[in-house]
Amino acid sequence: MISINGLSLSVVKPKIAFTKSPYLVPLFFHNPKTSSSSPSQVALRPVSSSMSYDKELAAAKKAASLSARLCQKVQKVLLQSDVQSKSDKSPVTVADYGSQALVSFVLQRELPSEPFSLVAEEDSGDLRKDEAQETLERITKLVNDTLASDESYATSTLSTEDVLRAIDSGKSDGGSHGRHWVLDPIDGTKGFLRGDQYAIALALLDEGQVVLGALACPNLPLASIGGVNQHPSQGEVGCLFFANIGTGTYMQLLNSSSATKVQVTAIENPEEASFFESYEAAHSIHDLSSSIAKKLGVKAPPVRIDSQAKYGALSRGDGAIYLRFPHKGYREKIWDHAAGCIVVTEAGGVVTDAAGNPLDFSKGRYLDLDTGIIVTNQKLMPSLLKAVRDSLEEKASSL
Ligand SMILES: Nc1ncnc2c1ncn2[C@@H]1O[C@H](COP(=O)(O)O)[C@@H](O)[C@H]1OP(=O)(O)O
Ligand SMILES: [Mg+2]
Repeated sequence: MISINGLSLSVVKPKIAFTKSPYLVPLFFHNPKTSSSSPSQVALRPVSSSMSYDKELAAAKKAASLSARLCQKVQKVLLQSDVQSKSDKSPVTVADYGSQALVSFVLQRELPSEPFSLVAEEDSGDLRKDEAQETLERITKLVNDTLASDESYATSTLSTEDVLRAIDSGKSDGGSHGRHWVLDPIDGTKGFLRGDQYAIALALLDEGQVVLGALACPNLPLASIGGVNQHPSQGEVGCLFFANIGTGTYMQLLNSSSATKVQVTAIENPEEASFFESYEAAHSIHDLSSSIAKKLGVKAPPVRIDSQAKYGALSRGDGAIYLRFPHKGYREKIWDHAAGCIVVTEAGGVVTDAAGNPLDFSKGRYLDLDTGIIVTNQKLMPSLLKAVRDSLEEKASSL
């Protein structure tokens, strides 16, 4: 059961549905029970922070920026259609597929001599059905138009089959050995459909460790969103965060090449802190975050925004804390946190599960973690962990 625009929807099996907008296809659900993962008992071999991933980072930035361009184009058209009021299906846009195909193509083109493994959210199964031909052609056109807008790819044209293959290269299981790209082609689909925040989140795992991340947030303002829910002030919008292990986190406008180093907030007093959480109550238990914030002495109301844009905003000090407590039974996927995690940690922050353990990205497509995810700076983490523990105990004893 899912809820969109206040409507609860049961989705039994994926079907291609024809909606008013040419940019919409149904949302396909991943079943954690049928999807594979490759749990591993092998201890992680630390990756040396002196190892250079410069080439890979340049490719990741290029791929994420081009995908952001594709998503912006689709979002503009979506917002002009009346998709928001439709209640029959939970839609995913052609941008999810287009973004995944584009990132896959760009990475392979930019890094031709490296073995390619991609762990990503979408697969082409439904697009290969006869009734999806028109949708597939639209996705292919979107990808080609976006490539044509970049001079280095102006002569590249993908066929529908190339697009399907590029999407399907995201089927890797990842794991603790070798290098794997990790991609959420549109993180925060609900925010994307509402015209709010979303992100294209791309990271690289090496021997199970996140070594770089590029996080494109096309609707995130350059100015701070601390204290602002979703619709902040005017000004320049569209940020790209990127981090390379051992070298810090940087932010630039999506349409610029001049980057600034960013740092998480240095706040030590929780009373001065503000905290981020999911906009969607279905994604994170708001009551629990509110109890944690109260115990900590946080005075400001929660800042609710979609997607890993929260990690980006935190990495530049817009807020001090991010609390994420999905409802029972939800399994976190690695692509929902890998890029955000390195963006925050390289900016001096700490990302752990609710018990204080670092996130382990080496176990396959899913994170295997305790209860929730919390993010803050080094100074606030001990008191945050205590407040989380106390609130979880209270919650358990009230059941
Ligand atoms: N039931 C759920 N509980 C928690 N997270 C979910 C759930 N359904 C989808 N998500 C994922 O949560 C992330 C958004 O988090 P947030 O609520 O912080 O914006 C997205 O990755 C979204 O998937 P998707 O990438 O398909 O949008
Ligand atoms: Mg996601």
